[in-house]
Amino acid sequence: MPAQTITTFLANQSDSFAKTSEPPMIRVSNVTMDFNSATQQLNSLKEYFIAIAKRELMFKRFRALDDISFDVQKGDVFGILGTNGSGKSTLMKIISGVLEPTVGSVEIRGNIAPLIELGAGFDFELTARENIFLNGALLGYSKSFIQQHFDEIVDFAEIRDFLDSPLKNYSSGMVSRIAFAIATVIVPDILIVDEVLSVGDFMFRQKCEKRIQSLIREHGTTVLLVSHSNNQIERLCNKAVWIEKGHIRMIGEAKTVSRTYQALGGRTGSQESETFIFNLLNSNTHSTSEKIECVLGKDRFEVNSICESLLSKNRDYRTVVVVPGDDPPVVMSGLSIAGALDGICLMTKRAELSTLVSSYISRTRPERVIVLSHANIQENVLSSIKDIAGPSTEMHIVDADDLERLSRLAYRLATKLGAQWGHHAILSANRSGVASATVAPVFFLEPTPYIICSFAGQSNDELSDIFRASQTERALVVGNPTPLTDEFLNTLQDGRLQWTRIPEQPGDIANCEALSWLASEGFGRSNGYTTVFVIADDSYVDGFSIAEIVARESGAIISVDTTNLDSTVKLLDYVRANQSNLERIFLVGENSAFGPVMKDLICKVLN
Ligand SMILES: Nc1ncnc2c1ncn2[C@@H]1O[C@H](COP(=O)(O)OP(=O)(O)OP(=O)(O)O)[C@@H](O)[C@H]1O
Repeated sequence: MPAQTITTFLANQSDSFAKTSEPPMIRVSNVTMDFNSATQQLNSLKEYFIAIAKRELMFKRFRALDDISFDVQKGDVFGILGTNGSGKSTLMKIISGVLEPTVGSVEIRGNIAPLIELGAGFDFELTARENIFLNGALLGYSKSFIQQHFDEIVDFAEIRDFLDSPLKNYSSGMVSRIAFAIATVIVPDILIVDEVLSVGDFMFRQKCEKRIQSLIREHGTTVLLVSHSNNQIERLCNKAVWIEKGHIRMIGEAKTVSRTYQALGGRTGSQESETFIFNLLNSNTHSTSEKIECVLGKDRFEVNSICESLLSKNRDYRTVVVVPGDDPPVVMSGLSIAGALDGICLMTKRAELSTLVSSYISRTRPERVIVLSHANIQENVLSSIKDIAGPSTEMHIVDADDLERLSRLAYRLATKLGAQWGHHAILSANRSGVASATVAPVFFLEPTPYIICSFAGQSNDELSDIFRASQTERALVVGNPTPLTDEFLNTLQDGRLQWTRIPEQPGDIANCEALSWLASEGFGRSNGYTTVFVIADDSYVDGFSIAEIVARESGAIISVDTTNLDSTVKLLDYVRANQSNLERIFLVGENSAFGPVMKDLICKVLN
C-alpha cells in the first residue's frame, strides 16, 4: 500500500545554496539584455536600407533578461529551466562570450566548452571530416590536436560510415553528436550544454550524460545544462535556476526548483498574482502547518488506493464496485451505485487488474462485486476479478459501450439490489469535469442516481420513467443543454421537478456553483467549511476518489486551476481569509509537483 506522502521540500531550499569560500567558476552580476527588433516586416536587405535612408526604420526595444545575478561553484551541475523564449539561450550566449550584455557583467574562471546552438560553428556544405577540423579550430584546438583525437571524436559520435558526406545530409541529431564529441574531447573547466542533447536519440543522450558525469566526477568540470526535461535536470543537476520572462523565478536545489517549475512554470495570471506567488515562494518563511494533510500519489490510481486505505481503516465494505480506467462518467456511475448500496468504488486500469482491487477483494471477501465494464476493459481483467472473488461472491457485470446505457443499467441494477433512492438525481449531458467531482460526495450522503443523457427522443422517455419510479423531486444538471434542454427538464415529473443547471465553464466557477448547489440542497454548509479538500482542475478525477471521505468529514472539494496563477491566488486568499474556521486542509493529487508546491504556498500564507 503506498504510504501517505507528506512533503515539505521547499523547506530545505536555502541550506542547499550555502556559500562556499572558493571563488565561483561563473559569476553573473546584474545582467540585463535588451534586443532591438524592427517594428515592421522588411522582406529584403534593399527594403532595410531604404527604410534606414528615409529614417523610417523603427525599433522596438525588448528586454530578454532583466537584472540576473547568480554564482556557479566548481563542480556544480547547474540546470537552467524556463519556458520557450524565457531567456535561457540568451543567458548561455552571454556566459559563453558570444553576446555582450547591455548592462552587467559575467566573470569566468577557466576555459569553456560551449554547446550553445545547434549547427553553430559548422559549414553544412563541407563534409563531416572537414567540419570536425573547422569546429575544432573555432573552439581553439590545434590541427595536430584534432588529428590526434580524430578517431576518438568519430567513434564517440558514431559517424564513421558517413565521414565524407556533406553535413547538409546529416540529421540534427547527428550534427549534435559531432558537436558534443568535439566539445568534450578536451576536459573543459566549464561545459555549457544548451538543448543540444534534446535532439539526440535516447541511446546517444545516455552516452552524453555518462560523459558529462565522468567529466564532473573525474575532473571536477562545472556544467551548465539547459533542458526542458525536468527529469534530466533532477537526474543530473545539483542546483538549478528557473528563468521566466527574463527574470529569475527561483534558484536553489535542482529538485526543488524543477518541481516548483513543473507546478508553476509558464503559468499565466495578472501581474499582481505573479508578484504575489513568486514573492511568497521566495520568502524565507519555512513554515509547516498541522492543519494540512496530504493525500498524494504518483497518479490517480495511487490516489484512489490511498483513499481506499483511509476508508477501510474503519470497516470492510460488503459491496465493491469496480470501475475500469478513469473515465469520469463511468466513475460517477460507479460512485452513485456504491453510495446507494453502501459499498466502495475502486478504480482499476483497463488492461490489468490493479493490485488495489485484487488485494481488496481477496482480503475482504465481499458479498458482491459489481464491475462497470465500459469500452475496452480487457477480458483478462474480468476473469481475474472472477477468480479472486471466488464462488461465494455474487458477480454482476454491467456491460455497455455507450455511457448513457451504462449509467442506466447501473442504476437499474442498484435498484434491483435494493437501493432506496433519495429525492435528488444528478443528470449529465456530457463530460462535466470539476462540477461533477465537487458534487460527487452527495452519493454518500443520500442515495442519488446518476444518469447520463446523450441522446434525445427515446432515451428521454426512459428518463421520464426512471424519475417517476424513483420519485425524484430535485435534480442537478451538469453540462450543456443538448439534449437536456430547459423545455425537456420542465416536462419531467409533470412539470414539478426542481432543477438547477451548472453549464460547462471554467473549473473555479463550476466549483463554486456546485458548492452552492450542495449548500442550497442541505448537503453542504452555507456558513463555511471546517475541512476542505483541494484538488487540481486538470486532475479532477482525484475528487471522485476522495468523495466518500469528503462526505464523512462534512467537508468540501475546492478546485484550483494550476495553470492559472490568479486561481492559485484565489485559493490562497480563501485559505487566509478562513483560517480561523478551517481546521483541516487536505491536498489531494500528484505528489511530484502540485501537492508539495501547493502545500508550501498554503503553509506560507497560514503563517
Ligand atoms: N538576436 C535577437 N534579437 C531579438 N530578439 C531576440 C534575439 N535573441 C533572442 N531574442 C528574444 O529574446 C527572448 C529570449 O530568447 P531565448 O532564445 O534566450 O529564449 P529561450 O529561453 O532560450 O527559449 P527556447 O526555450 O525556446 O530556446 C525571446 O523573446 C527571443 O525572441
